[in-house]
Amino acid sequence: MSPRNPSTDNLPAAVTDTVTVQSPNVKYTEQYIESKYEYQTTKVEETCGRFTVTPKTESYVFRTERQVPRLGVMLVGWGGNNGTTVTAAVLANKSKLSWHTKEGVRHADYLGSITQASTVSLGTGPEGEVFIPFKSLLPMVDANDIVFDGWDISSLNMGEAMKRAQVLDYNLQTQLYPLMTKMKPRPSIYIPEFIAANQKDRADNCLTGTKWEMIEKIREDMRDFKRKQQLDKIIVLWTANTERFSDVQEGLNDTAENLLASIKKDASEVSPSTLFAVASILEGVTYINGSPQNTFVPGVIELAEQKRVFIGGDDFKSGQTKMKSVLVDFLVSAGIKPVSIVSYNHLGNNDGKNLSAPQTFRSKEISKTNVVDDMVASNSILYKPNEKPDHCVVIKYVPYVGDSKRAMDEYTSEIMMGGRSTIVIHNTCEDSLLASPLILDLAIIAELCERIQLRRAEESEKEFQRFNSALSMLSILCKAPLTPRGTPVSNAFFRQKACIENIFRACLGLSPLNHMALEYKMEVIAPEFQHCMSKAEVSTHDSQISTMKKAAVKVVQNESSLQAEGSNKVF
Ligand SMILES: NC(=O)c1ccc[n+]([C@@H]2O[C@H](COP(=O)([O-])OP(=O)(O)OC[C@H]3O[C@@H](n4cnc5c(N)ncnc54)[C@H](O)[C@@H]3O)[C@@H](O)[C@H]2O)c1
Ligand SMILES: O=P([O-])([O-])O[C@@H]1[C@@H](O)[C@H](O)[C@@H](O)[C@H](O)[C@@H]1O
Repeated sequence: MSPRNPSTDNLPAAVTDTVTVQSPNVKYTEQYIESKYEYQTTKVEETCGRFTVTPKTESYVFRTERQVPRLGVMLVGWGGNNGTTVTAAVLANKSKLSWHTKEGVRHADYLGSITQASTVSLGTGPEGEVFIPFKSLLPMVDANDIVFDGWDISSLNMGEAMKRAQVLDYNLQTQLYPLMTKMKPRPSIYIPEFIAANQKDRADNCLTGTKWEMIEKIREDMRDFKRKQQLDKIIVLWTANTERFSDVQEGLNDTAENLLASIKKDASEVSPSTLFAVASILEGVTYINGSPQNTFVPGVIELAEQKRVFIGGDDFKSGQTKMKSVLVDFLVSAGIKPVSIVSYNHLGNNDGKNLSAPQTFRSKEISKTNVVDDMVASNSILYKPNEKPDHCVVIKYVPYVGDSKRAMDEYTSEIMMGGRSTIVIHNTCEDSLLASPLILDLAIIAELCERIQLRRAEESEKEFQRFNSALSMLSILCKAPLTPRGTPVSNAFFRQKACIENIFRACLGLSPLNHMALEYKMEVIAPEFQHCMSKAEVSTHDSQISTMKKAAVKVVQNESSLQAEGSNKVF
């Protein structure tokens, strides 16, 4: 019988989770997982190149609601390649579909999703490090249970749109088509000036009226979806075309008040994506931007803060840039100096068609270029202040390749003694099959964050806070992470993963993963940590240890006798 744990023994059976933490700092109730957490940081002060470091510990209380809601996700651009693909993927997984391909039978899966297909280290067990599925760490929405709806300026039903996208295998499409044809995107807000003119041909499903009237219609759509599908909550996510940047102007969109006033005056410079963001925030619904445009003008951010609603983005980090956020981190961390980065790609899907316009390409160029800034700035040995590698981004529209984007990168770096290293990568990114798992992760992680509160331990119950409205925890999924005003941006992929893992571990009162593995570095490894040895090796090893220990004792005895002799001598 395992030792009694008052914090879990009397739990109703229905609320037990995969992970149960045995700790006086963790309490499980019907409604919450509550943890006391010692947050340790270091304060650094520099004077003339000399650093004073002061370790700091601050006690927090985390509280996570255990009840997982029935979640709906409304996609703006639902009829696009990403929208149809992620909807089809969930339907296929929910029905456990499989289909024949020329390589054999394939089965529905969620590869590429951090929540569904990655693991996290829980700690050390009898056989060594224990890894569990990321989705088992805390109560999360099951991807299979997500219900989709959304808007598109194209009236095509989802079955026809899936065919148009040409992303999924034919034998899978045929199984899904009857289901998907029943889904029809709601009419959307279309303002031609914000996207490429070549998108006009699709625009046969557009709302009319003033901007404020369209916002009210979008809000009604959200309520309609939630009501009809009997949902507990919804999240709105933009996966429509990339827009050009909006001008940020004082009096137009610089504050929440000015933005709302501008919308009511039908100001032309307010984009569809900003209108969707305002509609979501006013409806109390988390809004996520999967594209690179500056949807979150200052007025949107302020409105989200006032209404205490999450916003997140920008621009799914799906392929070429995801690789860059790993490779540049590796190079700079290894003391190698990238001096030229050229990222070219061509693609033939509608996204590529829309990006063939200079103003929409510029939005993407910005998000794809800034991703290295924090890594470069972290190493003043390699780079002088404000020094950066040459960095060029090229995107070409080549219809034939469709959604199968071809990314070609060249990384030139300086190495020791005037040497040069050039890394060339050809990376075929199936754009929608890489972006769709991220859409699931963005929704699932954002929804979980809605159920987490935290406070400083000395504050009272009523002082619990949510995370900041700019949900920077989503950074790992975005090229241009939205962070709270004035806070640093981290793009390095493994730093971002460690951040989200450790915050979710804190919700369970578990210390951050530090990878020190001290137990395996001691001179004498305790038997319980010799997991990787066979029995024969253990017995040999143990006899070596006992010999070592005897030798160590003898050394100590010799030293003490030498000291005794020495003490009798007069120098
Ligand atoms: N790997 C990726 O696919 C990836 C990575 C990062 C970012 N993105 C971004 O995701 C977005 C979608 O990519 P995609 O490949 O699905 O593109 P897509 O062109 O296939 O889909 C976009 C859809 O949005 C619709 N649309 C355009 N304006 C709209 C509006 N105002 N309201 C509603 N719908 C509207 C279009 O009709 C189209 O169906 C693009 O902005 C793209 O840059 C994609
Ligand atoms: O995420 P990533 O592969 O670096 O960037 C991609 C671009 O290379 C591509 O041209 C564009 O169509 C996609 O929307 C995506 O943004």
